[in-house]
Amino acid sequence: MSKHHSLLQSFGALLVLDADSRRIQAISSNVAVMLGVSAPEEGRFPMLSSVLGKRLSQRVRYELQGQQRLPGPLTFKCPTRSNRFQLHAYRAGAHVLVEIEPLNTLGKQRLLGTVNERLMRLAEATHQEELLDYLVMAVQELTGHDRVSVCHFDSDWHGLIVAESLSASSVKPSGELPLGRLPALLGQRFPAKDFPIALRRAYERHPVRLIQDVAATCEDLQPRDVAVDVSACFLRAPAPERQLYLQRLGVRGALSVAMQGDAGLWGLLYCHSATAHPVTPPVRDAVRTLVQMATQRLLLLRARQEARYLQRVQDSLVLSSNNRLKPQNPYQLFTQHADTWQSLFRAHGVALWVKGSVYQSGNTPKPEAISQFVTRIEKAHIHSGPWCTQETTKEPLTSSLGMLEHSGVLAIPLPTSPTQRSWLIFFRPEQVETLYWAMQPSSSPLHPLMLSPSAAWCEEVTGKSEAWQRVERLAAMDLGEDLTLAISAYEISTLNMHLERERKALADANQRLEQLAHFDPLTQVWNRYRIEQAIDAQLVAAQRYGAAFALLLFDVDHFKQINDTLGHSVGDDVLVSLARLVENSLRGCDHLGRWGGEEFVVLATHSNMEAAEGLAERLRSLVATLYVNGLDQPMTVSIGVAVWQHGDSCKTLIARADTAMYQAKRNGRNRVEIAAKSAP
Ligand SMILES: Nc1nc2c(ncn2[C@@H]2O[C@H](COP(=O)(O)OP(=O)(O)OP(=O)(O)O)[C@@H](O)[C@H]2O)c(=O)[nH]1
Repeated sequence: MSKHHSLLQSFGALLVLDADSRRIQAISSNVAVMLGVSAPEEGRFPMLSSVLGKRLSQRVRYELQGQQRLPGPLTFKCPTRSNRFQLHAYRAGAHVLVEIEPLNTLGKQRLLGTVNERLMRLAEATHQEELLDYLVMAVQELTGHDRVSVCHFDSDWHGLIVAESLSASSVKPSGELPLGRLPALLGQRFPAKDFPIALRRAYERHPVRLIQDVAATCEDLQPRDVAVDVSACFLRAPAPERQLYLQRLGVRGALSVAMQGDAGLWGLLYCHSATAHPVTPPVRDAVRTLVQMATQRLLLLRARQEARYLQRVQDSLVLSSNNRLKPQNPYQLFTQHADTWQSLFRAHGVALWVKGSVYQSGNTPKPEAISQFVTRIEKAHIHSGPWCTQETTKEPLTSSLGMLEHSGVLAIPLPTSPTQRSWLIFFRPEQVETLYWAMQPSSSPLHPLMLSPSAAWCEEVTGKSEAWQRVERLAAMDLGEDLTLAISAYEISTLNMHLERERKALADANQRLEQLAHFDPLTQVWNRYRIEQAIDAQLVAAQRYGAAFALLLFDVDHFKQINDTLGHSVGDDVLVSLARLVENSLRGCDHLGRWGGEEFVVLATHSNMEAAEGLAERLRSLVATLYVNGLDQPMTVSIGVAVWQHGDSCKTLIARADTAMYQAKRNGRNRVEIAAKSAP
C-alpha cells in the first residue's frame, strides 16, 4: 500500500472513511478551510454526517452498498458555506475515499449550449486535420489556456504535435513571444522517454489529469500515520519529477486528456498555461466530452479512409476482374496489374518471383538480388503474413544484397505450392526526412532543454523509406490471397491440360495395345490368343449350362500356289477378302479368328452337330464364289468341324477339328468333314 499523503492537489479535498462510510479516519489539510468545518482535535475525527450533513452522508452510504464506487458525482451545498461542491466516493482497500471539489455552476447552461454546438461541429469534420484543428480551438476557447495542443504517438511512442491553438495573447503580431508565454510546438516531436509506460497506464485509468497550479503546495493527510492507498485518486498531485518536468517546460497550469484509440493510446490533448489556471469540474467534463467525441470521430474517419483504400485494393484484384474463369499465366497477370499495384502500395517498383522466374516492373533490384532475398526470406519468415522493412541496409535479410536505393521492402508470401512459396515484393525509395525535436531526445527528462522554435533540434533521418502502414499490410494480405488463387488456378489448369493430353495418349496406346493383343494385324479379325480366350469362356459356359457349341477350322486350298504364282501380296489380299466375307456372313454371337497362316477358326455358339455342319457347308459354298483380283478361278476352303462334348478342352476340340480338316483335304478339298466324337 502506497502512502502518498503529500500528493493531493490543493484544489480538492479528501476524506478517508472507514469501510462502513460512517467515521472519518483522516482528512486532507485543506478540508477545514474548504468546507468551513473546524479542524479536528487531536485524534478526534467527526462522523461523516457532521461534515456532509445527515442526508448526503446517508446517500453516499446507500449508493456505495455492494459497489466499488458511486455511479456518478454527487453535488451538495455545504451546510456552513454558500458555495456548492461535487464529490466522488469509492473504495480503496479497507477505506472509502471521498474526493471533494468546489463547484462553480455559474454559466453551466451556457456551457452546455456551447459544448453541444462544438460537438456538432466536430461530428461534421471530414478530415483529421480539420477535426483536430477545430478540437484544439474549441478547447482553448473553453478553458482559456495559453496553448492547447494534440500530441499523437507514433509506433515507437515518440509524440508529434499535430494540432495546436495558441491564445491570442501568446503571440505578438511581430511573432515574438511575450515574456512568460508558452512557445508554439506544432510539428515538433517529444521523445518517447517523456511518456514512460507508467504515465501511459495512468491515462488509461484516469483519462483526465488536471494540475491547476504546478507550484501549488500539496495537501497532506492528517493524521499522517493512517495507511491509505490514494493511487486511484483523481485529485492526486503529480509526482515530484513530473512537477519538475512541467516547470522546466515553463508550464504552471495543465490539463491533459487521453485520446484512447482502438489499439492503445492514440495521443493526448494538452492544455498548458504559463500561469496557474483553475478549471472548474463542468469545464473539465466538457473538455473530456469534446476530446472523446473527437477521438471517436477521428477513429471513424480513419476507419472510413482505410475501408476506401482496402476497397481500391479489392477492386484491383485479379480474380474480381472478368478473367476469373480464364486462367492467365503469372507473367500476364503481372504485366497487366503491376502499375496499379505499384501506385496502390506507393512503391517505386514491384517484382513477382514464381518458381525461380523473376518478373519486374518499375525500379527494382537486380533479379539475382531478388532471388537471393527470396532464398533468405523463405527460410527466415515462415509466417503467412507479409514481411516488411523500412531500412534495408540495417535488416539482416536485405543487407549486403545491393538494395541500397530501395530502403523499403514489403514482401508478400504466396503459398502457391506446399514446398516453395511465390513472392510479390514491393520496393520503396529512401525518403530523407527532417524531424524537429522540441526536446533533446538524449537529454534526461528532468533536464528538458530547448523547447523554443529557434532552439528546436533538427534531425535528418536518412536510409529509411516511408513506413508501411497497418492498412497497407492488411491490403497486402488480401492481394496475396487473391494472387495465390490466380496463380494456383493457372497451375492447376496447366496441369489439367497436361494430364488430359497424357490421358488421351495413354488411352490411344491402350487401344493400340488392345488391338495388337487381340487382333490379327493383316485381316483385323481376332488373333489366336483372343479366339482361344473366347473358346475357353465358351467351354466354361458349356460345362456349367450344357450349352453346346462347335469349332469350324478351315484352311485355304492350294494357297502356296497362289503365293508362288501371283505373289505374296495377292496372297494377303486373298486372306483379307476371305476374312471379310466370312466375318460378314456370321451371326453376331459367332466369332472368327485367325489361327495362323492361312488357317481360320469359327466359334459357333449355341450350335449342335447339325447346325455346325449347316454353317460349315454354307461358308464353304460361299467362299467358292469369291473372286479375288488376280485369281482366274474362285478360291476354296477345306473345313473341319468339331462339336463340344463333355470333358473337352480348347486343345482337344481344336485337335479334333484339325483332324477333320485334314480329312477334308485328303478327301479332295473344298469339303466339310465332321470330327468323330472322341471316346468318353
Ligand atoms: N501371302 C501370305 N501367305 C501366307 C501367309 N501365312 C502363310 N502363308 C503361306 O501359305 C502357304 C501355306 O501353304 P501349305 O501349308 O503348303 O498349304 P497349301 O498350299 O494351301 O496347300 P493345302 O493346304 O494342302 O491346300 C505357305 O506358302 C505360307 O508361306 C500370309 O499371311 N500371307
